[in-house]
Amino acid sequence: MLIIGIAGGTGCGKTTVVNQIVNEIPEEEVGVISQDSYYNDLSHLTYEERAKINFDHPRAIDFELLGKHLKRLRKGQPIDQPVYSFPKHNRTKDVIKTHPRKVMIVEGILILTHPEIRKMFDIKIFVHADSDERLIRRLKRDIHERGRDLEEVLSRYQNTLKPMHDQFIEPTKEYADIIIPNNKYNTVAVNIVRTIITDKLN
Ligand SMILES: Nc1ncnc2c1ncn2[C@@H]1O[C@H](COP(=O)(O)OP(=O)(O)O)[C@@H](O)[C@H]1O
Ligand SMILES: Nc1ccn([C@@H]2O[C@H](COP(=O)(O)O)[C@@H](O)[C@H]2O)c(=O)n1
Repeated sequence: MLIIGIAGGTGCGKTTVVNQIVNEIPEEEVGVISQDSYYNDLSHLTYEERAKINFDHPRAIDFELLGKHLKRLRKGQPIDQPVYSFPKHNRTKDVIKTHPRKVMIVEGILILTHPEIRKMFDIKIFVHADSDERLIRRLKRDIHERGRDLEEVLSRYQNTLKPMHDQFIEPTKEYADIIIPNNKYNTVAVNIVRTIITDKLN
């Protein structure tokens, strides 16, 4: 199994890049795991308490469960990937049965911050977009798709997102084998990564 880690700040386009890569590969060959599925279970907190959590700090992620799941997949065993609800700021009760594939892609802002998880990736990719571009994308996406408003996105950006990005996420660029510039759609880079994957599959 080839495990590819794709990191980068919020709004840089990780999910979009992953979709562009996997859309042209047969479903049974490649699987995707999102770090968002591994936000800590916060069911013991009220909605108001959950809304105040710093979701951009490595502490917000259940890396232990993510590590266990990656080990199971490597052994050829399926996992129950949790499903996350952004509007609720919590995991739902649903899971997605995820079967091992020849290629597994793990994507998320913080996946390269954790040394043990980092070691599990055969290829590490960092998607880069400038912070103003990322903020614009995040605003539009979170208002349209994640049940947020302008005030919520901007205050989270100033209070936690930007400082955490500078402290934890941007420095992980140094671990990347490949950096994808993504201020504009980058089909050349996407094709290169897809070629690496199809080589592995053949
Ligand atoms: N290269 C790009 N140019 C313009 N918009 C983009 C680009 N890549 C992604 N987007 C848009 O930006 C938003 C955030 O992208 P997404 O892939 O969800 O980022 P991430 O997973 O890194 O947070 C989405 O609405 C997406 O359609
Ligand atoms: N309840 C939550 C949990 C996380 N976030 C934000 O999501 C961002 C990471 O996801 P991307 O798809 O953008 O990579 C991260 O920056 C968190 O601030 C949230 O808003 N609410």
